[in-house]
Amino acid sequence: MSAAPQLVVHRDKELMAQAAAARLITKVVDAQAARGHASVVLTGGRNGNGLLAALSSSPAKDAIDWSRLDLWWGDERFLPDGDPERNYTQAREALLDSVPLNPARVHPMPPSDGPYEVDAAAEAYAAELAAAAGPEDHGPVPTFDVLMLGVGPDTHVASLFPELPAVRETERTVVGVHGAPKPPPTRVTLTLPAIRAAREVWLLAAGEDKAGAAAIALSGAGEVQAPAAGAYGRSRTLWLLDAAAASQLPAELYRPAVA
Ligand SMILES: O=C(O)[C@H](O)[C@@H](O)[C@H](O)[C@H](O)COP(=O)(O)O
Repeated sequence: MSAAPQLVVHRDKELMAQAAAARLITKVVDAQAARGHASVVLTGGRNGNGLLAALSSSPAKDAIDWSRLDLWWGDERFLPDGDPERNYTQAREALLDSVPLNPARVHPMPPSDGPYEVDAAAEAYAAELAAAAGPEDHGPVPTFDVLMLGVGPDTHVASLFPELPAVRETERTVVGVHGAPKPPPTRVTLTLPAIRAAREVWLLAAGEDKAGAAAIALSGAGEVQAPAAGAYGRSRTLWLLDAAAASQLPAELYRPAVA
C-alpha cells in the first residue's frame, strides 16, 4: 500500500483537467522511456472524459508513442456496443479515435450485445487481464502505470458503490454489478484488489458535488462505506481536485492559499 494519499488542488475543473492531462502525458512518456511501453486504466464520467478531451487538445500529446500504450477500463456501463452512454464510446469520442493507437492494445470491457451476460463478461475481462499479466506483476493483473478513477458524490469509484457486494470483493479482479444506484444499473467493474495492482492510482474529483465525498474518503472512512477510501496504488495515490471539491477538506489535509 502506498503512503498517505497526496493531494493536488487546482483552481477549477478546467484547469484540473488540463493539468491532469499534462501529468498523464509525462507519466506515459517516462514509462515508455523506462520500459518500452505504458499501461493506463481509463475511467468514465465527466472528470475522466474531461481529462481525455484536454489531452486531445494538448500540443504535447504526440510525445506519447500511441502504438505502445495499453488501455484498459476501470468500469463499463453494460450496454450495447456503440451506445453513447458506454465509457468506451465516450473515450473514443474524447480522444481515442484521434490518436494512432494499436487496436490490439486497447481493451474495452465487453458490451451487452456480445456473447456474454454481465457476470460472464466480468469473467472474460478478468481472463484478459490475467493473460496480459507477467511474472513480474502482482497477481493476475498487469501492473498498470496509472489507474484513473472518477469519484462519485457518494464516494463510489469505478462501479464500486458504497455497501454493495462489488466493493466487498477480495479475490476476483473483475465483477458484474447489478442494481447500481448510478444509471445504468448493470455494470462491469474492476475490484479493489485489481485497482491496487496499479503503480499509481489517481482519483479525479472536481466540482462542489464532490466536496463531501472527498472529505469523507480522505478522513479515514472505511472502504465499504466509502469505496474511494480503498483505492490506492502500490507506490502512489494521488487525489487531483479543484478548489470546489477540496472545500470541505479538514485544514490538516488542505489549507487553501490566502486569497
Ligand atoms: O461509469 C461511470 O459512471 C464512471 O466510471 C464513474 O465511476 C464515474 O467516474 C464517477 O461516477 C464520477 O463521474 P463524474 O466525473 O461524471 O462525476
